Amino acid sequence: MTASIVWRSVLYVPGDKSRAIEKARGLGADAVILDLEDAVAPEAKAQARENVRLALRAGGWRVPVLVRVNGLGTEHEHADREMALLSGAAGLVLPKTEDARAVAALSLGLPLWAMIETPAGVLNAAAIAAVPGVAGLLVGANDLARALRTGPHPERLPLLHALSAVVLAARAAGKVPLDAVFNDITDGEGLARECAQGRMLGFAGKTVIHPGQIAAANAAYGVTAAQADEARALLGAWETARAEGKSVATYRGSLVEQMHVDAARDNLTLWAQQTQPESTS
Ligand SMILES: CC(C)(COP(=O)(O)OP(=O)(O)OC[C@H]1O[C@@H](n2cnc3c(N)ncnc32)[C@H](O)[C@@H]1OP(=O)(O)O)[C@@H](O)C(=O)NCCC(=O)NCCSC(=O)C[C@H](O)C(=O)O
Ligand SMILES: [Mg+2]
Repeated sequence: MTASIVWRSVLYVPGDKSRAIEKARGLGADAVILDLEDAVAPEAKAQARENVRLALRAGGWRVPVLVRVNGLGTEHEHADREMALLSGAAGLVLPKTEDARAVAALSLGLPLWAMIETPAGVLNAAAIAAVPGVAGLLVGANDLARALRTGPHPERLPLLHALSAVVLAARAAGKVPLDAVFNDITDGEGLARECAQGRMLGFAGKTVIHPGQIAAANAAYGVTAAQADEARALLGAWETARAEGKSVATYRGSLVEQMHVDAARDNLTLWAQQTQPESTS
């Protein structure tokens, strides 16, 4: 498995859908979440856990495979966690996290991905993100909208505060913020708009629910060849200015300072990982 740090698209796959699990191996998502929680009906939980165990043990995945376990306090939590730990999951996705101490107490030795999908979770997101074992935060907008007694909105206005709170919490702790799923798998335009919005808010990538949504997330959160060229040109202008003893530069008429240089380097790193993912392991 590659240790890619590209998280443009992260695909949920229900643990009780064996065919979808097999398909997920080659769909082009940057990571996969095999779900044992809300995508799986109560009567299918045990079979889903076994499917996930077999899929992990079979190996051959080219991207990180995370397992979304059932939540703390559910009858399935221990069996789910044990299976994921023993089967080689790349991380655990913890649904409905609200309490940093409860997350810290897990100390499983596997990266933890905390879902923020309740009002209390949003309010405690900074503390949750700061837990050492936490690798990233994921927004669960469906649960959050239900808990807030709000509904769908084309620009997600009722959720904007929470979305930004998750980005702030994750970025402050140096963790990866992942945006929520877009429910309508037939609305490509709406998906593209929401991906662009999420990127502008500061997310690193989007969670998706269908193979047809992966390309839009990869495009919105990726770096294009033109953007990579632009980054190289900006770095060239910076290096020239520095060689001339200047503290700042201009590129195409705009000020260039260290943070712009850092952003350009980030883009080139992402570009390299996109184009040569195997070399990042
Ligand atoms: C949304 C779906 C139920 C749609 O299913 P379906 O109508 O069967 O889709 P298609 O017929 O278009 O499928 C075409 C082929 O693609 C495969 N497929 C579909 N979805 C996936 C997938 N997620 N991963 C891999 N492969 C997938 C089908 O098997 C078809 O293949 P083939 O047979 O060869 O033609 C369905 O897409 C779905 O179940 N999606 C995932 C739902 C899910 O995981 N939900 C839980 C996570 S979202 C959530 O809980 C968010 C959060 O907690 C919150 O609160 O917001
Ligand atoms: Mg949820």
